[in-house]
Amino acid sequence: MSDYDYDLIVIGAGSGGVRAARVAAAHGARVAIVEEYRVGGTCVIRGCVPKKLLIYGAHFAEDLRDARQFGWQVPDCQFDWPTLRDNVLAEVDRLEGLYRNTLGSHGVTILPGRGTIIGPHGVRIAGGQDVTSRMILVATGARPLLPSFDGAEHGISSNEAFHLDDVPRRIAIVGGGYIANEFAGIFNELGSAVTVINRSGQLLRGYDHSVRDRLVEISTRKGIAFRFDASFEKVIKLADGSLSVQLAGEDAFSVDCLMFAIGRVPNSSDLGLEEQGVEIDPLGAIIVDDDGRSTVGSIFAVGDVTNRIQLTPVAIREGQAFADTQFGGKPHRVDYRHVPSAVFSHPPIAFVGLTEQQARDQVGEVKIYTSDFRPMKNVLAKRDERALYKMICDADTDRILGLHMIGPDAPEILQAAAIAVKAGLSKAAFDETIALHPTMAEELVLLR
Ligand SMILES: Cc1cc2nc3c(=O)[nH]c(=O)nc-3n(C[C@H](O)[C@H](O)[C@H](O)COP(=O)(O)OP(=O)(O)OC[C@H]3O[C@@H](n4cnc5c(N)ncnc54)[C@H](O)[C@@H]3O)c2cc1C
Ligand SMILES: NC(=O)c1ccc[n+]([C@@H]2O[C@H](COP(=O)([O-])OP(=O)(O)OC[C@H]3O[C@@H](n4cnc5c(N)ncnc54)[C@H](O)[C@@H]3O)[C@@H](O)[C@H]2O)c1
Repeated sequence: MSDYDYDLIVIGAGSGGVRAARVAAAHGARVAIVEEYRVGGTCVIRGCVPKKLLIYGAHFAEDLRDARQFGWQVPDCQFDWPTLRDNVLAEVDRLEGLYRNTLGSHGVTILPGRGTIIGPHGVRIAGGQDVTSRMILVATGARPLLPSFDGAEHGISSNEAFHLDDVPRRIAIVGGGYIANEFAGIFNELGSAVTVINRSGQLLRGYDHSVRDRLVEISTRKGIAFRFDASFEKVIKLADGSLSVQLAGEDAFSVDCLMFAIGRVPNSSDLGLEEQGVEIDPLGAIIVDDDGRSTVGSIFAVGDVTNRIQLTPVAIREGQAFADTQFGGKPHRVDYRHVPSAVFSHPPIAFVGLTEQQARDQVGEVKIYTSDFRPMKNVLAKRDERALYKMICDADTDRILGLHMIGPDAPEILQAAAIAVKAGLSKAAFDETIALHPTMAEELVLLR
């Protein structure tokens, strides 16, 4: 019988922590999970899930307009934000309940409260309870990075965006990444005047330039304003509650809401990690080896707190690999190549593999195939929005190195195509596949 209270204590019940806890318990380990807020973590409570539901809700604005071209007599519809917000929050509550049930049915003990590490095998739960475990898994995720300039305290992050009283009449969103573009699309569809403020001249670093440019073009046409190469001087709260935004070298302008989406920092501070000798990099990430082991042998970490790829399916894979390796006698590691990714903008973007520039830098000679087309639904709807698919292949071997898409349902289509890219298929394999007509996805097998 072990001297410890548990075989595994997980700190943080988010995507990575819940998967690790559940799987380790299924392998027979005695597991507890410590959570200071809500079970489910960022993805379920204030990330992927409520965000995607808001995107569905917002997209009705376009669908209702387009429906008229398809013969539907759609009256001028009113949108009621509290209904969407509260239905989304109720769904989040339901999912949290499911997560709690799953943990319970696997025999995982949920310990509510903030956890801190007090020894290589010890965790203190806020309030005083100390527990011991053979292994500790840190899965505490990340939090929004907030800037510091005069008046920055008047801004919100994505955390608060799900709870707003009203849709802001005018909103400025700071950042040019995933969250900025997704929320710019949501608020624009819901009727806000949206300004995206970006410190560089480019959105979505890491994405292929063709789809990035297409998103700016379409977003601009939809009425989203962009301020590139911008830096903040100050923000002042005015008597009527609105905010005056002063960017360097520009005239001040007023908004009703300012939202920061400038990246997320690992939750590694005040956890007792350094005191135990766990090394943390300058950006706050816990340094781990290929098995998720930190510089202290009994302490592991998975997910956003390790700042590798901040995506839910990656955190889940890391949690699964950790549990199978340490408790299931089935050692394996996460393969970080060909992780597909999407931005749920309007229209959405998705990609897998290398950008054109990365492919040229890494492989040399490449072949590029594109399809730049107006989806037939957009044609009838008189929606002037073109989709763009781009395939990047190794010129020598024909192997697909990257696939990039912007257009309706791009993430849904890309997920399936990513299997082929991960499997190392060549363009010829796509060409040999007969098209499924009429679809947008058939463009992938008709690229010339
Ligand atoms: C707005 C938004 C949208 C997103 N959309 C997507 C998307 O569409 N697709 C996608 O793949 N990813 C998306 N992400 C990213 C995704 O949510 C994260 O990558 C994922 O949740 C990381 O999982 P994790 O287990 O590392 O951490 P988290 O899910 O963040 O879980 C960490 C948990 O630890 C708890 N915690 C922290 N410190 C302590 C402590 N000391 N004691 C006890 N508990 C603690 C937290 O309360 C939290 O519940 C989005 C993120 C945001 C913010
Ligand atoms: N669809 C999805 O899968 C999805 C959606 C949302 C979030 N996420 C995950 O969450 C992470 C965080 O999202 P995010 O949009 O906050 O980050 P991000 O890394 O995608 O983008 C951050 C943006 O902020 C800018 N920036 C950084 N520091 C700044 C500063 N001090 N001042 C002004 N601008 C600054 C960057 O140039 C960049 O444009 C993402 O990296 C992603 O992994 C994924």
